[in-house]
Amino acid sequence: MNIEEIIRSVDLVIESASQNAVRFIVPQALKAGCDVMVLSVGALADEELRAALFGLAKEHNCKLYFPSGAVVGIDGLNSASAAGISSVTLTTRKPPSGLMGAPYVVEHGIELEKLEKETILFEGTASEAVKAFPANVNVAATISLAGIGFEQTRVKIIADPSLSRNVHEITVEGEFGKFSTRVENLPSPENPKTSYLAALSAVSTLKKILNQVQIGT
Ligand SMILES: NC(=O)C1=CN([C@@H]2O[C@H](COP(=O)(O)OP(=O)(O)OC[C@H]3O[C@@H](n4cnc5c(N)ncnc54)[C@H](O)[C@@H]3O)[C@@H](O)[C@H]2O)C=CC1
Ligand SMILES: O=C([O-])CC(=O)C(=O)O
Repeated sequence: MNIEEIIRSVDLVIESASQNAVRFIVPQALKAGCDVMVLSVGALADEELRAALFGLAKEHNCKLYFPSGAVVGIDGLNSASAAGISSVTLTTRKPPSGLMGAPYVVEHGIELEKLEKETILFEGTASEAVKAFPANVNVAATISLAGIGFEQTRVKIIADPSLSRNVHEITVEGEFGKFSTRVENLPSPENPKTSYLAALSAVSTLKKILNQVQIGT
């Protein structure tokens, strides 16, 4: 079946492909009246696309779901954002193999396989981070959407050859106080770039959509 046929036959589209797929498929799905779950959340750093998708969802009365993905703490961030938030930072540590092929790594000629110790590759805004590492820090986009936006959210990306897990730390400060979370994710067996928890968060979101009982924020 082609995409036009598929979206006429389903209630919910789950995007789990790439930022380009978000640009291509999500507008069509929303126009056809489908709800959509997006995993390649980094695409939403594009302000024009974000406004278009949010507008289409409203116009066609559809839901857009952004699962927590590979991080923990989106529940607290959602709650905290009901009042003022002053800072949100994400520090991501991955084994070098999990960062290979990222545009930032290629453009800067970073030889990841030669790293012998923990090395900071990038520090900047979430907006810059998701463009520089589109397949590695979608979590930065999810945090931005839940919190204070792509320009205010700060991101640090570290390659660490001693690691076998993808580690994400979030620190949030605001009128509620302060919290920090840290998760040590096992990578998906077939893809070291992606943590297993990201796939589980899509499963959990699907259950949340279907269940009568809702637990957590
Ligand atoms: N929200 C989050 O926390 C996380 C999000 N992700 C993102 O989720 C997405 C899926 O992750 P993985 O399964 O690990 O990626 P993957 O690269 O292993 O698999 C993606 C698959 O989608 C296909 N694909 C890409 N663009 C397509 C298109 N336009 N139409 C049809 N197929 C297309 C690819 O050929 C590939 O088979 C990626 O964009 C990844 O960056 C990954 C981890 C965490
Ligand atoms: O799976 C992870 O650890 C995070 C990730 O790749 C992403 O956010 O794109």
